[in-house]
Amino acid sequence: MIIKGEHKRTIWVDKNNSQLIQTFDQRLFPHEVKIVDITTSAEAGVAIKDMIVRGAPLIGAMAAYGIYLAAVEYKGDDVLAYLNERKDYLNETRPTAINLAWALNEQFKNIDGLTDQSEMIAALFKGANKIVEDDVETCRMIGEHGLQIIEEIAASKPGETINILTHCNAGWLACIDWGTATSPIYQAHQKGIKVHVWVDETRPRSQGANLTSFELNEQGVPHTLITDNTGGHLMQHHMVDMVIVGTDRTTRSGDVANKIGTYLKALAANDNHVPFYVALPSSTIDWEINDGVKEIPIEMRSEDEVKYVYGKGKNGMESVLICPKTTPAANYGFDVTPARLVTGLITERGICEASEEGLTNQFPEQKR
Ligand SMILES: CSC[C@H]1O[C@H](OP(=O)(O)O)[C@H](O)[C@@H]1O
Repeated sequence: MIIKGEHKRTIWVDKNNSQLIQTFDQRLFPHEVKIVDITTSAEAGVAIKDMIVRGAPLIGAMAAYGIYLAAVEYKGDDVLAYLNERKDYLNETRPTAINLAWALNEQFKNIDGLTDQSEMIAALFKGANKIVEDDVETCRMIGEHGLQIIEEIAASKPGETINILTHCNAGWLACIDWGTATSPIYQAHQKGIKVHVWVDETRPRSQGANLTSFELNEQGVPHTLITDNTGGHLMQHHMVDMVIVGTDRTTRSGDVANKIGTYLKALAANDNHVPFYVALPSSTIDWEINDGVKEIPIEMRSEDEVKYVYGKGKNGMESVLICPKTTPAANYGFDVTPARLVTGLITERGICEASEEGLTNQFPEQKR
């Protein structure tokens, strides 16, 4: 299904049935490509909560289709009440990525003032499709802007390989196409710039090992899988030219919530004077908050994700216990990197300082 060198979309509407949304079960990558049918708001919610789909932009797109399916499935006389209940349900599936709430708010704007259910269905379907198509172009633009940084580094070391470290998966599998952190990498690679990616495995769900290395392998981008604790050593030995990561929620002051472990990478990058960039669509900016450490909700997931390693064994996909069964585990899904550790933010509008001034100069409509 995923053809080497060609981007496929992570979510799509069945060609013959506009009420059938399809996506990949990302829990099975890189071992199996399984298409999952989503036909109800509950199935959309489960897909987000169980991480069949994950990644802030893709979570938002799934929620947008989820509320559309809610309008389709409802058989009663108060569809707006039902949609509000479904909005709360979908919002509660995962707390950190702001794209979930953003997409649902966009969808409710699309039905503002409508009373007829069929009109709501049409507006929500159109709105979900727009979120998907906009994300593709947004991520492509992020790549164009981020490419400039890679080109500048390439110019400073002519003929040499540019070594880029990334954490988790902020690739096209976290979005619709291109990805955020990977988009500049793909565009540099396609332009013939010699890039190599250090891929953090990203425990406990191993999105780096399972997804980023799968993507880069598919696209023929040179890469090396490393443990989450290796990056600092590589930076000390001048083996990393830049770090680029995605984000699930960035505050108006430039604090960045991203997969657990990102903050530690930023500290190591800062200590070794390695540029640390965050690539994000504006849909991931929470303009309502300033202090990320205090205000961004950090998802706590099952302790079993820490206690077990999930992968392909002799009998197919299986979980293997790596500690005493009675050992408790803490599974913080994200951490927050303070803006002071971020070299720059790469959005669809360009590269800016990780600060309120930097962001509101790029998005003047958000100035207070
Ligand atoms: C472009 S958003 C990618 C972002 O989402 C990932 O989290 P999860 O896989 O748990 O949804 C991770 O934080 C990535 O950086």
